[in-house]
Amino acid sequence: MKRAILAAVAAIIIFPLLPVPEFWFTQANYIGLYALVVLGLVVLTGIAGLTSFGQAAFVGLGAYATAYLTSHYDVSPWLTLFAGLIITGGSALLIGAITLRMSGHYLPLATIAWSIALFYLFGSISWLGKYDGISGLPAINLFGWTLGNSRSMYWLIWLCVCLSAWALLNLLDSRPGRAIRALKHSIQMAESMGVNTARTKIIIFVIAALLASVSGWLFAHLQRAINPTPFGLSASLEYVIMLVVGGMSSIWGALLGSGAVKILQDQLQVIMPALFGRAGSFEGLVFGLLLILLLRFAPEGLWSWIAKLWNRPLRKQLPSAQQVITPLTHRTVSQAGETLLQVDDVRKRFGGLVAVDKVSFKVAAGEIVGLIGPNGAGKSTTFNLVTGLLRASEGQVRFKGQRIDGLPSREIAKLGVARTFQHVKLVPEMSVLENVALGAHLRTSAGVFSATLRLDRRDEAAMLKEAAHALQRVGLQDLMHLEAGSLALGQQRLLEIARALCCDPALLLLDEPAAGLRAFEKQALAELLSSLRAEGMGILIVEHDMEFVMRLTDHIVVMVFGQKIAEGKPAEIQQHPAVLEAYLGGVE
Ligand SMILES: Nc1ncnc2c1ncn2[C@@H]1O[C@H](COP(=O)(O)OP(=O)(O)OP(=O)(O)O)[C@@H](O)[C@H]1O
Repeated sequence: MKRAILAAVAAIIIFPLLPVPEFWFTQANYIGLYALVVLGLVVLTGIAGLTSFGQAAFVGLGAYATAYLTSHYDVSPWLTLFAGLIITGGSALLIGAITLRMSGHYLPLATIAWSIALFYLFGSISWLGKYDGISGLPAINLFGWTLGNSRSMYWLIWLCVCLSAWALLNLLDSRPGRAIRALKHSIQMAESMGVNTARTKIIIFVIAALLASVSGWLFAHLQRAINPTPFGLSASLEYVIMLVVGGMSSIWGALLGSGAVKILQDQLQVIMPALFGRAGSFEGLVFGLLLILLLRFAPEGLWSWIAKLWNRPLRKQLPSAQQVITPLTHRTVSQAGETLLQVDDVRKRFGGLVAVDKVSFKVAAGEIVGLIGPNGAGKSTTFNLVTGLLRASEGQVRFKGQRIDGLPSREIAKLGVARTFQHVKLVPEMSVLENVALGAHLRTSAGVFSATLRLDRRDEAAMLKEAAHALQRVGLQDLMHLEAGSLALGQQRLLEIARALCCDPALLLLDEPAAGLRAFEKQALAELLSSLRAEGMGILIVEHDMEFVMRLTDHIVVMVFGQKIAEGKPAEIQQHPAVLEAYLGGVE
């Protein structure tokens, strides 16, 4: 990665030293301006899965802020840069707060509406020059050097691109970066790991808008005149096209996509009229066809081809044995026998269906409780009620005496409750190690600012060390640098257990942990859970493998059709007439 960054920076520095005509400087500048916007989209759309068709409007805010203030009030462009960032950041915060809670198609539609509205606003305000815009903008002055032409602006534009790409690469390789990458795959999982997903979404929406604003500022002072046309919906769509062409989830793809689309569009404008003798007839059509072909043969964008050649390993530098790392703090272990979880008369209705019907049970520290029952009995629903993914219709859930029903899952995680999922939820393209490190999200506080500036390395090293330790406990230490999505299902379940252990829980909830494991892996899992019990952890386990449950658990709760029909020690449950009739009878 470091070599790729050096090569890119070297190419950017060498380019202007070559005897290239002025036209190519203009091209390079526009590619840089587009790349700034697309970089934001990579994080927002490609990585976090939040589609925005409104980025050009943010470019417009940055451009209009500087155009108006510099041309009307003679303010320095360096001050207007910050004015633009404040206006854009404020707008993004407001729009993000309103729209980012929307799911499905609502968010893209809302951003389209925003894009169209702002375009007409720019075009209808008289002090912004209506559709004629604002002209006569000053050139940017940098330490006495006037950036008055394409050649001089090249340096500033590409400095901004390099700094932004570096900051985003840093961000993605950090605690908040892992939270961002989790958003696209499972909000529920991210929340269960303690991530405030609503806040994270707004933060990246604002970051993407700020990058667009910087692009607008540079654009305005490159052109020295602006009008609403480059900030309309079609420009927003072009940014999305660049994103898709380059590769949705790659920082490098943003640069490649911006370059490829800009050069292709310009070349088609030269080649097509030369071939067909008329300008403006076939360029769009051919561009569209090429785009369709690209999507057919490189659905993950052009960068995916290069990445395959390069075969980038996911290996992360782990702290060496000699390196002194302040370990993450652990919570105080509960006294064995202390009640951790208390579920009282909990009921959950889904419309007319009562999935959990007045169920009560307890889990103490140093105890493994099995929650068993046939398919559809309400076990996973009970898990979701305990961990805050669902709200109980009636009843109470307490953790260490404190009511937790009604709390969001990230607050419950903070108290010391960690879980795995019946249907594995992980970030498949992220390494096994980083997936597990996501579990330690609440144990450090490194934020976006420190991550982008690389000030979080101590915390990061401690998190990775903790994650490596958790992987060792579940026996996946040799696979830590693989993509999580490449693991077998059983191994993915073990990964989820390691991730939950990384939360440093007092209570661990495991939903079918042994499913997909081979006999010797089940044996190793049973040993791990026994040792966690000996350390004072409380464990609630849903499992269909009766031999595993009977051998491991101290206490069993049996549910059928949402109701608790029995509870007791494994030996009692095996003899319980209601259980034999309703459940185990069929199995034995
Ligand atoms: N979000 C939901 N909306 C409507 N019904 C639901 C929802 N979640 C679960 N159910 C229903 O609630 C009942 C209990 O489901 P649940 O998944 O809790 O059972 P389970 O005991 O975990 O089953 P399994 O062992 O098959 O996972 C089922 O009838 C299920 O269809």
